[in-house]
Amino acid sequence: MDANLFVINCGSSSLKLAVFDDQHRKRASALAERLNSNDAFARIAGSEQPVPLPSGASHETALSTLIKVLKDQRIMANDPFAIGHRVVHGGETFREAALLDDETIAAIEDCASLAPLHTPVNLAGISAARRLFPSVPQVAVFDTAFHQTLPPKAFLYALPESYYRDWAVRRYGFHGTSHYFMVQEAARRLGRTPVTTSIISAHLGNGCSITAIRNGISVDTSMGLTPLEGLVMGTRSGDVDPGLFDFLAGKGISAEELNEVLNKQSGLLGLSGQTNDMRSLCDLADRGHEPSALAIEIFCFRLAKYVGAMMVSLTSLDALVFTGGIGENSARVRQQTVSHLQLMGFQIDTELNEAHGAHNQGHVESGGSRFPVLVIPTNEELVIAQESSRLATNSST
Ligand SMILES: Nc1ncnc2c1ncn2[C@@H]1O[C@H](COP(=O)(O)OP(=O)(O)O)[C@@H](O)[C@H]1O
Ligand SMILES: CC(=O)OP(=O)(O)O
Ligand SMILES: [Mg+2]
Repeated sequence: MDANLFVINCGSSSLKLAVFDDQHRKRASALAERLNSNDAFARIAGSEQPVPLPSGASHETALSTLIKVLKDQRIMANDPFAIGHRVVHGGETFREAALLDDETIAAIEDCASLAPLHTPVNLAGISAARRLFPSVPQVAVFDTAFHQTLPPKAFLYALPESYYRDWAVRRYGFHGTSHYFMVQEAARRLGRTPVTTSIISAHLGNGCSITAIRNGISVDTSMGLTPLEGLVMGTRSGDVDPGLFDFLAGKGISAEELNEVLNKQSGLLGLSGQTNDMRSLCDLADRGHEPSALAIEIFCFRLAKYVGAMMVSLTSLDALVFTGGIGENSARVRQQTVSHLQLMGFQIDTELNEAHGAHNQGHVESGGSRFPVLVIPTNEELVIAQESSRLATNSST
């Protein structure tokens, strides 16, 4: 089989690989999950057999292992004509996707401190792929690019204005590739065009963010300077009172330690004391583990508050959309979240929700709901493939 284009999506705890043909049809995909933990595992889509990974496997180990399996199985017989990488933070340097060379890589490294969980794994994926395929053009597609349309009232913090002027301290927003795909796909399902479609898009993976999209354009989003602001996430706190820094400094906790705690030991993991994985958390809650049930409750309550906040930027709403590993798979999270939104007129149909909208084009709202509620599987890889193909083709002409 011709392997035309190869996409690498390094998330904070997962690595997704996809092989596309020149018509942007996905030919194969592979997934590694729970990376850097004791139960790291990988599999090729459509195969029952897991791909063995060593305990604690890193993104780099997962990538080279999966490429070897894809080559051995001749799923990737030929070198791809382009490789697209998801890169989380492009700062203000990258307003759109970019071809990777030493200069762009150095510029991405400059943004690394703003996305400490992500940029190092993104760069690890890039250097491993450049080593494996030195003559193939490689492209970075940024999570931040779609949010470059945020108006100043949404992207500026109420800080001294010199912070923005001198240091580009502002809200950037993330998961832009996924939110962009949501509005394309929601428009298609609703029989509309993206430029006339307004949605609230909730991307709930290990990292979680919500975006208000007005007529196809991002106008507000929950993540900020870094992917730490906003919703409760797997290991990230989301919003906290900035007064916490001074309070904890008084207790001897340094800024560096607190940053580590807020990014890696908080969120669902911190609240439950058990796990950052929503699937495991739901199992624990079902077995009567109260801190896990409370963690899910706090997650859904914060999310519902943000749905309300996103309404402020819209003049009409065509759908509330759930996506990401949790948004696509957890009926419980969707139900608990929407239960807080009754005053705004959102209502969910229990049966459709349990079926994840599978038999209803993703619709899970009930007949009496003021707005559609959709479950749409995200496809960041497809958007990355389209962008990479465009840039690689332009570079060779
Ligand atoms: N069936 C399920 N029920 C509840 N949560 C699920 C289910 N399947 C996956 N998830 C959750 O999705 C999250 C991972 O989402 P994903 O989008 O793959 O992560 P990443 O941000 O690392 O790409 C985890 O919390 C996982 O438990
Ligand atoms: C930006 C971000 O949080 O990404 P992920 O969901 O992959 O962790
Ligand atoms: Mg993700």
